[in-house]
Amino acid sequence: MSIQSAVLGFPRIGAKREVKKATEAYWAGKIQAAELQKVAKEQRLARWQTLKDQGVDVIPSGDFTLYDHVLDFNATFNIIPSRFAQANLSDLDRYFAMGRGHQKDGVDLEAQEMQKWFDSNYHYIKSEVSSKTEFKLNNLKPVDEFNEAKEAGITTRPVLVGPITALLLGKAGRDEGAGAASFEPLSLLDKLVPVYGELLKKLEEAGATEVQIDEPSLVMDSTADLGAKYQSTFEAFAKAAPGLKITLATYFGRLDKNVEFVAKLPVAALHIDLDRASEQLDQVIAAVKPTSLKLSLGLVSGRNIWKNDFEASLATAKKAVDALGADRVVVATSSSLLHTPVTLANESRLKPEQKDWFSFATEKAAEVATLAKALSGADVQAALDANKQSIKARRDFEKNSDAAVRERLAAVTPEQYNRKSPFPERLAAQSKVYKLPQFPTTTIGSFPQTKEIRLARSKHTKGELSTEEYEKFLENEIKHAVDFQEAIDIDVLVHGEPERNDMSQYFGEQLTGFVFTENAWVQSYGSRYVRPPIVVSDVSRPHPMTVRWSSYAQSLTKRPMKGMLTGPVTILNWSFPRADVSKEVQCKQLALALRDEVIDLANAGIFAIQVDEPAIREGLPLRQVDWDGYLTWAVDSFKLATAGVEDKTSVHSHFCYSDFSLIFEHIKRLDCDVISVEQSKAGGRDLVAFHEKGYENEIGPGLYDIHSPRVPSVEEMKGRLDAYLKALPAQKHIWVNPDCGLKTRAWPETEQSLKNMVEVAKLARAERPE
Ligand code: MET
Ligand SMILES: [Zn+2]
Repeated sequence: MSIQSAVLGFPRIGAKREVKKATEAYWAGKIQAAELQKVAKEQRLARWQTLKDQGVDVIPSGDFTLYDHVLDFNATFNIIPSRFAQANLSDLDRYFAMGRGHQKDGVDLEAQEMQKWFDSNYHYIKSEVSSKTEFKLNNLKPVDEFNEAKEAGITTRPVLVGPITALLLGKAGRDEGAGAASFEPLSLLDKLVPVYGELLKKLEEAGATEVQIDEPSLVMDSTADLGAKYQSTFEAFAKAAPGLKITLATYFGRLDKNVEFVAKLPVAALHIDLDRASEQLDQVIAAVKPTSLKLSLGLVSGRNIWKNDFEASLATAKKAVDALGADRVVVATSSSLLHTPVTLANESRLKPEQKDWFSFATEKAAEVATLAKALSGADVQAALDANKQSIKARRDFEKNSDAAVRERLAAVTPEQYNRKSPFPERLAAQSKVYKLPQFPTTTIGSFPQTKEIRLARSKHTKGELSTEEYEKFLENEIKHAVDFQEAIDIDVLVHGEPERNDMSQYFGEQLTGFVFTENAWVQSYGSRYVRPPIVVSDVSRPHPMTVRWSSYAQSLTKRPMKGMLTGPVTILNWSFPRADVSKEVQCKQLALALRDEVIDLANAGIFAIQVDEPAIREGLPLRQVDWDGYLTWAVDSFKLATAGVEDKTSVHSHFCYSDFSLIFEHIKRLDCDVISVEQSKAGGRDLVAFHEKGYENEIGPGLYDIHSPRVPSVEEMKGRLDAYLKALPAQKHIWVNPDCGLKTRAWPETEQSLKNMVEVAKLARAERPE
């Protein structure tokens, strides 16, 4: 009996970023729609061929997208808010307008909201549904792509977002009007199912024998009674397309008790993630054993870039084979590979021994195929031996990478997690150093990353600008930022971060333990891709990273300077972590490295040090029972990084994800002297938790949105500040700052907005004298 291999989805960008380039060229009006579609088709064919060449049996189709697969779902099922439906645009432009907005030829459409796809760094477009939503098949993209592959001689398994996940991830749109607050997207399920069934039937008619329906929301907590909904939905599907074998795919976590009803569904196979949740295997096997379900084992990670450990995977798979029989087991990637880069083949700068540690999407496809062959009894001994050697070499490297770092972490004492004195005493000490006015003004760190800055950086990287020239250039930028802040009377200054390419990469590049790639792009949203650093070994700080820039900035002014660092949790969450030690250990190693930097900054005379943790909230585990575990080490890491300074140093942090209500106790435990939070779009809503839980330390709720070039007026921001003050009646110390850093802005609007902001602080001081 031969065991099949399956890949759940593949990156969309193209090995040479063909899709990204063509899409952006289309947006810029440089190519026509037909040219974009041509590139897209070539890439779809290339992806299928790649998977076939790697020996994969079950190849996905329909997972390709020009922007986002959830947006594709909405376009197919006609989940199109009226403002887009009514616009006079081609289908393609309407599609892009829904994803990224549209401002051209008198049409002005705001994009739909974007949200993180589960706990990944990929953002999907949040569906806007309403009681007016009329589901119908607006296009047949899944069928068209199945046919396209078939014509090329490749039989695929179409991939569809499941109807329940699709609705659960959606929200009541503006079209719902006044009733939006109480509108439940899931209430539309009965209307969606028949149309979805029609699509399945069309796939069946086109010759598809299998389909993959993704329901990752099954790994999250839900209060709704989903069992009955799944049962009726999949019964309807079985009736609509009886010849289609459905694989119900779950990923990113464990099914927990949902497995009880999932195992009873009328589907052909269940896919589970054994990379993120290997602990669920026994429970799932027990649940499916009495049924006829096949079990698709997600063994090859769709979320990391490490070479699969064949020995471990085969042992896991054998457990399933022993329990269920070989004919009921499939070997697969844990999730879609869209969260991994396309291929290692394009990395020329990694050392061979480093390259040997990794597998990107293409290599992962080959791994799945090899595992399936091994389980089917084919002779793949050479591949297994080579894998064993690679894994051993990596383990040896990891084990030996830096004993001193491990010893240091093991020797950390409880006192090192806490500041010397409680907040009121620290505040008193800090006021002696600088007597700040009420409503002190500051910014979140970065100033505009202009074309000139990017050009100088790239010239320096290419060797066209000497380090000396580049540093001189950066000093000029810093001077410009400092002079400007003094001129408009900001109280606590920043140096502006011109030296940083990215807030986490910049630090990774200066720490030991990280590796960087040339082409390992991973989709963040639409055509935006990031190249996450990879943590490969123990992390330490060989030399100070930012002290030079902050000190230079401080030398230019008598006003207090705020040093600027990215926090340990954020650096880790925006990197590919190691798989051999826990994230907690990696985070604390980062924390110790940053602790040294914080202390060095303080010793260099920097008064305030901001350690940004915008990613702390997005790292929350998918199931609430796991939150405390994560937040405990995440908050401890932040504290370890920041608590090494004397009382007189003011520790700031910054968050741009609001909605802290559920994790407020942990935010409080950070014990920052000052926290700035993005708040202008939330209109102060998130401050309720600060008030209700009796928060005493200082807060800087953002006064204006930095994502748009719009200049907020004094009145507008004053109104916002007044609302914040109302929400925080007991709060003595409120800072005046924007929502976030200004790196994506240009100088003209930055100057005007900040001038207005300082004005607001002055008005507030006059109204509330000390
Ligand atoms: C995403 S949070 C960004 C904070 C950083 N200090 C900046 O100002 O850009
Ligand atoms: Zn921010």
